[in-house]
Formats: sequence, C-alpha cells, structure tokens
Amino acid sequence: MSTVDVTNKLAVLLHQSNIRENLSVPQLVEKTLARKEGVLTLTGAVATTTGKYTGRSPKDKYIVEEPSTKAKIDWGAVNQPISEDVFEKLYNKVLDYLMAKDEIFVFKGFAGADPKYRLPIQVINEFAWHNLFTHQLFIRPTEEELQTHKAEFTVISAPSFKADPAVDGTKSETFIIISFERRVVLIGGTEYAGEIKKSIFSVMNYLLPEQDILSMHCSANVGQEGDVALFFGLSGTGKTTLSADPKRRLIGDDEHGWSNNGVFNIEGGCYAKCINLSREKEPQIFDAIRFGAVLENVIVDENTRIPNYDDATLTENTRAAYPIQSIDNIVEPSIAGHPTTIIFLTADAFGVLPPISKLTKEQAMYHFLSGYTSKLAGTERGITSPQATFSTCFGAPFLPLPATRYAEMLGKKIDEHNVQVFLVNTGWTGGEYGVGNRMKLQYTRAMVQAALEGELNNVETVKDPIFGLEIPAHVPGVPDEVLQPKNTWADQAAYEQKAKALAEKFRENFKKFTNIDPNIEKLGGPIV
Ligand SMILES: Nc1ncnc2c1ncn2[C@@H]1O[C@H](COP(=O)(O)OP(=O)(O)O)[C@@H](O)[C@H]1O
Ligand SMILES: C=C(OP(=O)(O)O)C(=O)O
Ligand SMILES: [Mn+2]
Repeated sequence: MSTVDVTNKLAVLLHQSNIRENLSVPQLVEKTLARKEGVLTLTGAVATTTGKYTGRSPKDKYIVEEPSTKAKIDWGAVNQPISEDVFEKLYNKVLDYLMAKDEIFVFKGFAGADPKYRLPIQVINEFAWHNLFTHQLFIRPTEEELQTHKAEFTVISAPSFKADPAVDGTKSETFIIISFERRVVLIGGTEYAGEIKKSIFSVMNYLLPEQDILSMHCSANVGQEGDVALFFGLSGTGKTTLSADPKRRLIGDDEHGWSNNGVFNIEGGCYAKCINLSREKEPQIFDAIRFGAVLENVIVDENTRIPNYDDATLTENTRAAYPIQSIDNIVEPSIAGHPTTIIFLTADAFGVLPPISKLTKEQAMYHFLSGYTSKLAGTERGITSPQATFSTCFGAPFLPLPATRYAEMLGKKIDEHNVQVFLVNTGWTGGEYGVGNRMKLQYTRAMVQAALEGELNNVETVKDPIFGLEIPAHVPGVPDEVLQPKNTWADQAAYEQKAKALAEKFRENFKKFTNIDPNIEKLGGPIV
C-alpha cells in the first residue's frame, strides 16, 4: 500500500478554487464551447468528438482486488483484478493531475430514481462536455437535495491522463477501475462518455442485489393501463429505440432496478445511437436532440452546423445524450409497478432466430442465461461487423457478480408476477449478415406492439424446428412469411445448416453453467 492519504487528497481537490460544481446546462454549454471541446449545432445540441476511443474499452476495465469484495466478484475476462497498490498509485497521480488544472467540473446527484434505494454520487470531470453528459444522464438533484448531498460513490474521469503500462501496471494508456472499498471509479485515457454511465451501472449491479434488488440492463416503459414492459438487450439491439413509443410512457432507456415495489430507472437521461437516425423512423429521439443535448462523434457540417446522422466516418457508434424530460411522454419520477411483459432483444447475425417468439418459463431462464446476441459495430473497441456472442443476462460487460445470481432473482420475479416473456430478434432475416438484411424496424415495432397489447396471448403458434420456440403464426402489420425464419431464406439447406450450427453454439456455451436446474437446459434449450 502506498503511504499517501488519497481520501484526504480527494477532499482537498474538491475544496480547491478550480472546482466548478453543479453548473447549469447553459453554463456547461458555454464552457464546452469556450474551451473548444465542441461546437454548437443547428439543433441547439453541442457536438463533440472523442478521438481514438469511440466505444467502450472492456479490456481496460478492472476491479480492485480487495479483501472485503474479493470472494464476491465473478473474476475473469469481464472483471479483471488489479492490485490495491497499482490502484492507489494511479489514483494519487490522477488526483495530482486534476489538482493542477485551471478548471474541474463536478456533478453531485443520484443513481436510482427510487428515493429508498438511490445512491448519492459525484462525478469529477476534466472536460466540461463530459460534465454536461453526466448532468443529463444521471439524476439531477433539487436545490434542497444538493444542500445535504453526501456522495457515496465518486467517479473521476481524466481522459487526457494517459497511463504508462510499464510504470502504472495497466494494459494500455486507458483504464476504467472500480474500487468498492474506496468507493471510487477511476477513468483515464478514454474520452468515450459511455464509460462514465456504464461504470456507475457496474457499481449498481454490485450494490443493488445486496439490497435484494435485481439490477437489469434493460429499457422500460408503461402503457395506459399501467402495464410495465422491460426490454433487455446488449448494446445496439433496440432498447432505446423500441422503448421510445408514442403510445407508452418511457421509464428509462438502459438501466433499471426491480425491487419488491416495482421497477425504477437508475438514470435520469438517455444515450441513443444516432447512426442513420431519421425523424421519420425515430421521431422522439430525433426531436430530443436540441439545446442541452450532447452529440458524440456525429459529423456536423462546418458551415450549416446540421448534423449528418448518416455519416459513419468517425464511428458507427455515434451517440446523443439528453435528459429523459426531452422525451414527450415519460413517467416522473421514473418509477413504476411490476412488469407484465418482458422482451429479450437479440440481434442474431446468423438470421435464424425467429423475429418474435413466446417463451416458456424454462426458455426464458435458458435465454436469459445464454444471452445470445451479436456485438454490433462500434460499441466496443475492435468490433467492426456483427460478432456472435453469448452475453449472460444480456449485459455481461457490466456484471460484477456471477450471472446466476441475477438470473435466479429474475426467475423468482417472473414467477411471482406471472410475467410473459418474448424473445425478439432485431437482427438479420433472409440470410446471415452480409446476405440477408436487418429486420425492418417497422415490423419489429408491430411485433412489440402486438406483444404488449396482449394480442399474442392466445394465438396460434408454430414451433421453431430447431430452437423449439413458439412463433405466432400471424402478427398484425407483419407479413406471415417474415415470422418463420426458414421461409425468408432462399437456400433452405443453408438455413438448416446455420440454424443447427447456432444450436450447437448454444449447447457449447451452456456447459459453463454447472450448478443450475437441469430442466432449464432440457426444456428451454434447442430441440435439435
Ligand atoms: N428491427 C430493428 N429493431 C430495433 N432497432 C433497429 C432495427 N433495425 C434497425 N435498428 C437500429 O438499431 C439501433 C438500435 O439501437 P439502440 O436502440 O440504441 O440499442 P440499445 O439501446 O439496445 O443499445 C438503432 O440505431 C435502430 O435505428
Ligand atoms: C452505452 C452503451 O450501451 P447501450 O448501447 O446499451 O446504450 C455501451 O455499451 O457503451
Ligand atoms: Mn441504449
């Protein structure tokens, strides 16, 4: 252990005269522009770029190996251990680095919309635009709440501080390190704003289950009858897009807790993908991009300052961050009852999973644990085309505890509240990636609407010959042939080969779950 008292140093930093605390949105916009961190666009949003890192860096993410948490963490490729000594030294350096800056931006607020379970957090940013992002993404305190605010977790983001692997003990210049004992997240070397929000999500995925609350990588909305729906899915599968629905009020687009009282949003804003965004297809998101919003890596015309959402020059993973209040129909505060419907979103790049199917209890558990989907281009470093992956709980990169912990909690809640679960493939149809096409958004929306309005409760279904999933024979607004993947492939033999190969991947992957009810695999897995 180093001898420097870092806790004291953090307190000193927070009392320095260079600290700008809880600036308003206009002030942060002014700072962003004055510091030339971004430009103003015609929409009123500011646009920024993030250099080399335009997506998350999972290989540079660590959890400090500490006596009090060591036995609880699911160590491995996602949760990589780093020593207390390495952390303390780096922490100390980053604090020194920030102390010497002319201005540092601090946001004090909350994670968790339910006052009973919320976590008071503070985020210390080197960049003004990151602090604007932070302000829009987390839960903003009232004046009164700010007076008594006492942070219980601190995120420190110093993107221009680059680690030296040889000296600092990291793998690269970039690091995202969580210390549960220090209650600190330390970020350096990357300007991708998503790291800030997802690191607090990882923290909540550790803290909430301790309070018997299930934390979930899902979006959520509620219908006119108070019927709550959750949409689980890895990045790019449609959580944000599909939860923005003019007929339903938005609870949140990405991270939720499910307590004994119901669901609540962890955040106070949304982080939408902008690639190919159009007013026609995604009106609410398009219109949320206005004053106060932050565009990340979207190309903007130098003179007209009109964003070009079709331009992927910097990355496919272009983003917009805005407060949830920028969506018309929302629940405020972002708290609702128990879900009646759960949708698992998967982007199947092989084009063999049905666009919608109804899951039995065992299938729901099987698919939640499997978390089969694709990593889509851009959200993680190095991913340039869809890559098949099994991401447990549809959120493996963010789960510090063993996946079975979350799955068991979900299973109990599904039982207790009699939730109907659907698997929705927003990925490929008519052939695999490169041959077929992405499922039409219009069709997915129609399928989701039918599911949420109960229209698929008692319909005729066809059993998928490989995966055993029950596929509705008809869905209003969707051609029947689209519903059966087999029918969308020109080459039947190729379809069968691909589907069987995927079934094999499912079986192979499921071997890692050794301590669970065998019926889950027997009754929930592929049938061929
Ligand atoms: N069938 C579809 N269903 C959902 N999204 C689709 C579909 N086809 C294309 N998309 C696009 O895929 C992206 C989904 O991203 P998003 O909703 O932000 O995912 P997430 O919130 O899960 O990360 C959006 O850019 C959306 O326009
Ligand atoms: C922000 C991210 O997630 P999502 O696409 O699910 O919003 C991310 O994975 O970096
Ligand atoms: Mn999203």
